[in-house]
Amino acid sequence: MVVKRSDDEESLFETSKSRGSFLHRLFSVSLFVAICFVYAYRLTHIPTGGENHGGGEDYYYGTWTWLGLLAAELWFGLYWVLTQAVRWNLVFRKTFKKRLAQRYEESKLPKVDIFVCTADPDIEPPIMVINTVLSLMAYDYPSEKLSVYLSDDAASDLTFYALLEASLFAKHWLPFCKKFNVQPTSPAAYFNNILLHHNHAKEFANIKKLYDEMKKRIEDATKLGRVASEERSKHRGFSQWDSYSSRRDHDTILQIILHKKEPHNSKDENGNYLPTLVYLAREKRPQHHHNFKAGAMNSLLRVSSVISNAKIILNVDCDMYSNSSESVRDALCFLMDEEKGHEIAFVQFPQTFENILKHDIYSSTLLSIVDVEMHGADGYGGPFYIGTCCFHRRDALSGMKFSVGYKNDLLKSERDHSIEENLHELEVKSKALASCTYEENTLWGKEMGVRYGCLVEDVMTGLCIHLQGWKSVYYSPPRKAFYGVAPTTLLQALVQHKRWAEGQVQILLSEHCPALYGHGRISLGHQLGYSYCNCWALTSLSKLYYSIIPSLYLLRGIPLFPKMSSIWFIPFAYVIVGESGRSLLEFVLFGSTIQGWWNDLRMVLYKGTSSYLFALIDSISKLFGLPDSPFTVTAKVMEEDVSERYEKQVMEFGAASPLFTVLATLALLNLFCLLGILKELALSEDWFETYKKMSLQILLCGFLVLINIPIYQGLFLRKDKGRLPSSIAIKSTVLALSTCILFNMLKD
Ligand SMILES: O=c1ccn([C@@H]2O[C@H](COP(=O)(O)OP(=O)(O)O[C@H]3O[C@H](CO)[C@@H](O)[C@H](O)[C@H]3O)[C@@H](O)[C@H]2O)c(=O)[nH]1
Ligand SMILES: [Mn+2]
Repeated sequence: MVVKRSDDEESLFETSKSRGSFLHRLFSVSLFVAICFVYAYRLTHIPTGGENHGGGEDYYYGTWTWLGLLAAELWFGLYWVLTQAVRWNLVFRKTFKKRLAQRYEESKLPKVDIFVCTADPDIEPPIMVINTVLSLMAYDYPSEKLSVYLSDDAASDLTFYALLEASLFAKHWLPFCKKFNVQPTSPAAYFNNILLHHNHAKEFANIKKLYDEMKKRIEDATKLGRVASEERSKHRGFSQWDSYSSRRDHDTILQIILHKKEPHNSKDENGNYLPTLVYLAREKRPQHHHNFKAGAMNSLLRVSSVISNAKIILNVDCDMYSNSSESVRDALCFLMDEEKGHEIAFVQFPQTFENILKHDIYSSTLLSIVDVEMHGADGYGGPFYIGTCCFHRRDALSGMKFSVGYKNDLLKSERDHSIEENLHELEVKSKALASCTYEENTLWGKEMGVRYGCLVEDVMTGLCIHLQGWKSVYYSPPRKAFYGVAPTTLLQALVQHKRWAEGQVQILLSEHCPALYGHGRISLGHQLGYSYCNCWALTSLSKLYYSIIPSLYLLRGIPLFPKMSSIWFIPFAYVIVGESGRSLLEFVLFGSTIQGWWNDLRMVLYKGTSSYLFALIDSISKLFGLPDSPFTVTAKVMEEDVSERYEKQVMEFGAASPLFTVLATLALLNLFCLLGILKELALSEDWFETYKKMSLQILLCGFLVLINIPIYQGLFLRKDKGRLPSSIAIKSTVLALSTCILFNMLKD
């Protein structure tokens, strides 16, 4: 489906366009025409008290309802145009790592600093974190050019302990990976997939034993909630916890665990240097806002500039282990390309998840974004930065503007800042850079580093980089580059989407709003692409309107859509069938299933009517001075019974969240309305006439009932802990029933 655009013998990468684009564009245009007919119908049929609308009182309600529908449809249409804009010009990339190897000696390759962020040992278990760290340390890349930094926003000695253990295990693991070309290089993932390796059974058994022992020590400590004093006495680093009072109140804790300057300690079992390894918990004080992950990233930027100062930075979340040891070289193919490399600020890899089941019940794959829209953004100047799985050019991330004369100096070896100092001096010097007060009266978080004040600090930062003239690249390699952990309960998924949508509104309202201020700085397509994400939360109102009003009007027998026999029926039908068909095709083409598509539809509805609604409410209350929403970290572990239900692809509710109250109320309301109209049809003499008059409305209501089946089950049929709590069942039944009754009473 992909057609080549340019094949330059010299280039380190190649870009091609999607071949299906002509058909897709044709289809988009036809759908757009149909949408215009829908508007025409709304405008020419505004109820004036005629036959269909009963006259009198209903006339008044009818007009407003009608205009409400028009408004919802106008908004849907506009938003749809944005979704098509990001599908207009898909671009795919390919790298030539052989050419890279032919052109540059290993010793010439640039250094790479790797930032891993963690924030809570309870929901981001240390053993998972160090598996990520080990996977990154084992990249197929000269070890002495790699430095891995772990930022721990919980300042947990458990995580620190796990990292110490990992540094010892690395001495065996890295040589093992190199010798046997191990993939993936995360030990947990590797041992999970391979039971016994016959070619090197003995070595395999040895290394697995070492890993299992380490794992047990770490998990025992984690269960216990503290590190045994015997272990503490083995490393001077633990003394830094002496002054620690709480997660939110402690000194900077910084430990260079592996470094060339301590040669006896920093080599693997074969005597080769290991990557530099650093633990950092930046200083935190209650009176200083820590800016969540963005704050952590900026501390890492400064600390690393003193210790290793690589010009390329890879940033990953603590759950995203490396699944392909070639990613660094892939990224270099873009960043070092002689012709275009100098304008590329970052290379974004897709965020993919390991724990996704066949039908992806919470639609965590984010298929449309990952497989389509990011390629679309790439076609306009570059993908958004999504916070993880991303290789940055330090210059750009630090705030430098792009200029035509910018020199790609990745080959020039960096001055080694750390030459003079011994390790201890280096630690002291870098510690000062991670203090709370360091950023006071500086441009950090405003024009330098990751930007503050936004719940999607990553997208905001990427946007600023684009606005400063840089490009970015989206690279989706055949072997997935990273694997992480996706939310495994509905509530987690909805809360995550609320955070994202709210962050996007912050961008919309900020001084960087792409729609308002992007003109002349980024391409029109890029403006539209960013605006599409910025508007997520705003889609909630029209989705709510559409899932309430038409169903309620069914109860009163008032049609809001054209009859089946009318010519106006056609554009409505075309929009519905066309758009569903398009999205179904997209899902199936990119490897999902029909049920996966259906689950995605459900999530689109649930996100739209709950997460986005709350995101909107919170964004508005912030305008009135209410406090900012926090960055709620997504859990990466689950209890056993939750995990069992997840494996069975049963939707997990469990909690009594207001998000669920909204969803359950909507689901019941539609159920009552559907039952109401079915009763009406059964009693009516000419049921088919009634049906034809209101077929679209009945279909819409029926669709909403069908898609909500998991909610009815959760409310009334299930007995397990993951069902909807009875408090929600009561609240939503009362709300839905009284709405129906009140609405019906208005008739008389
Ligand atoms: O105060 C904090 C909060 C979070 N994190 C880390 O940030 C990462 C992402 O947090 P997670 O809860 O997993 O959020 P997600 O919603 O999965 O994150 C996505 O969305 C975020 C906001 O857009 C981006 O920052 C992430 O990189 C991206 O994976 C994790 O490694 C956390 O440990 C911190 O370091 N400090
Ligand atoms: Mn995450």
